[in-house]
Amino acid sequence: MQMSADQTETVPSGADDADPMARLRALRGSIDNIDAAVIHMLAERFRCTQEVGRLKARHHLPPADPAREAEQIARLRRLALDARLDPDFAEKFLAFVIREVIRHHEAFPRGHESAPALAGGVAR
Ligand SMILES: C=C(O[C@@H]1C=C(C(=O)O)C=C[C@H]1O)C(=O)O
Repeated sequence: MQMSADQTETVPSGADDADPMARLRALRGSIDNIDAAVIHMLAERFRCTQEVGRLKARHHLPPADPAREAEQIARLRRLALDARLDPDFAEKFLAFVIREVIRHHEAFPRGHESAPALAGGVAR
């Protein structure tokens, strides 16, 4: 699977050959920043989906919405293509996240106010 062959220029290049270890450190610094951003964004997403789960449980709506998911997959695949990211990878990643969200939604007591103690694996 092609992952991110076109995404290697996140840090200005130039000194690669002169000081490869400095270049490696710089790239890894960017990778760490990106990983932190991904974690914060996922936490924010799970806060939203927990709210959706609460709403669905209160109003007896089904935990999963396959039509909505199909729209999201199509949109993410388009975004991935534009960003030169493998759309299959984008789809698998979204499916993985959504599966976890639905698992949480199924755990909500139906027609009840209270939420489970954990949201997206994050203590609240
Ligand atoms: C969050 C929702 O519940 C589920 C989870 C989704 C998601 O994580 O994006 C999308 C659709 C639903 O299967 C929703 O219906 O919007």
